[in-house]
Amino acid sequence: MASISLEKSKIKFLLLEGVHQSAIDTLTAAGYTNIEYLKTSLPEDELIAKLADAHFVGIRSRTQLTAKVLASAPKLIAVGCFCIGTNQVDLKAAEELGIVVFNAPYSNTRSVAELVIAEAILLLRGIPEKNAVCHRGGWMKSAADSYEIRGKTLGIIGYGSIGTQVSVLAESLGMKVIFFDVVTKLPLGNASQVRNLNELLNRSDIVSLHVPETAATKMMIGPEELAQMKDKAILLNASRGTVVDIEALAESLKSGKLGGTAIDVFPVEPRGNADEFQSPLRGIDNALLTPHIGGSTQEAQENIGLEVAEKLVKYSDNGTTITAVNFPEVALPAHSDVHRLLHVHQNVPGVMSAINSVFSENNINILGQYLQTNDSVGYVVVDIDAEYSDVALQQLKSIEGTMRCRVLF
Ligand SMILES: NC(=O)C1=CN([C@@H]2O[C@H](COP(=O)(O)OP(=O)(O)OC[C@H]3O[C@@H](n4cnc5c(N)ncnc54)[C@H](O)[C@@H]3O)[C@@H](O)[C@H]2O)C=CC1
Ligand SMILES: O=C(O)CCC(=O)C(=O)O
Repeated sequence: MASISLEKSKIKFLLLEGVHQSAIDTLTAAGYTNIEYLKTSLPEDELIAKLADAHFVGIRSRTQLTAKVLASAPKLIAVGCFCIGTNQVDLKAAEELGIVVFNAPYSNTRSVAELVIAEAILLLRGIPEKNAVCHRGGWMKSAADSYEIRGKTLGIIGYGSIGTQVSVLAESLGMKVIFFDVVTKLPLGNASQVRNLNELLNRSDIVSLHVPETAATKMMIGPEELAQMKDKAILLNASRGTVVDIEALAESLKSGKLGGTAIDVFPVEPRGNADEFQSPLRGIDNALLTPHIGGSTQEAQENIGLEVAEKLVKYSDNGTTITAVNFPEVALPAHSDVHRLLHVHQNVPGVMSAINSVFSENNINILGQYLQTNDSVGYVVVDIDAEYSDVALQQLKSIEGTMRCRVLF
């Protein structure tokens, strides 16, 4: 008798960090009811324990899926990042373990862009400071150091999905936009690309960071870069906490070099709302601090819940990996009366020929075969007209280079 895929009720989803209800609704509507839901992220040991029997895990930006954590999750087949950033997942380790990673690359970009524009307006008017003074019973009615954003220069670092939206919104409010990106980008509207970071820092009244966390962006803004900024300029960071040297930023604000800052992301963030937030920026009135909520709007979260849950369902239901961030992308057609097998293997010569030999030796007729590869992984889906026999399955699993092999239906 053939080995078949698990019943849906036995496929476990672990959803962390309070992902939106729309994710749960999407999974249950697709027949997946074995869902464990937590509002926070988990420390490593608890995460490993929870992942022991999970097939899918859904996270946001806080959960650290390191190589060690992934290697300790024997049943895990896919990760859903209910956000844009995927730096919290060791993508290479996941790929090597045959674990597919999905995210929602566009659904919260508008929310971040709106927040950034609002922060620019508030900081140019000194509102965070005036607000803090009012709360302490003071009254700071003054036009000193208060400016309109119209006519000011906004410097965007990282001109991708979010950076370009910020650019368009800023121009519609009358700002001049310049940007720095490692890739040559088509400027939108009247924006223009500058040649290097220092030029952007020298010319901007407001600098806004929209780069991913990578080795190159770590501590991209440190004491030297802050010194390059105009006096009284403003720094906005809604990208990742590791991009800015937060101690140096605190010094620049205290010394009066910078006019203000808005920071949404921090090098160390609390695991959940019950934990204390610690930062050298606490207590500095012209530092507008937000708890990593750039993408936290109802619109964005609902869309992200739907989008990522749908990707997990499609992968579980028929093996589709379209838009996966670490895996060859295979789009699979609707099926009827077929039995489908997924085979993930090292992309080395001979594996596909060994797979096809198993089919011919067992006299199995292939109805459809869908193959995609990247530098290191091959992902092939094979449809046949009869159930997979245990013998054929064992042979397929024992092919050298096999990372994962399972029958879907
Ligand atoms: N605060 C929040 O809640 C949110 C934060 N984010 C963060 O924002 C980041 C950016 O998001 P998207 O715009 O969607 O990403 P994206 O990938 O569309 O754009 C990133 C841009 O940065 C550029 N870039 C990469 N390395 C660079 C470097 N060293 N110097 C200059 N430019 C560089 C890229 O070429 C690209 O144009 C995400 O990776 C995530 O970390 C995203 C969503 C919500
Ligand atoms: O909403 C979140 O938890 C994380 C948002 C974010 O930083 C992202 O989408 O990359």
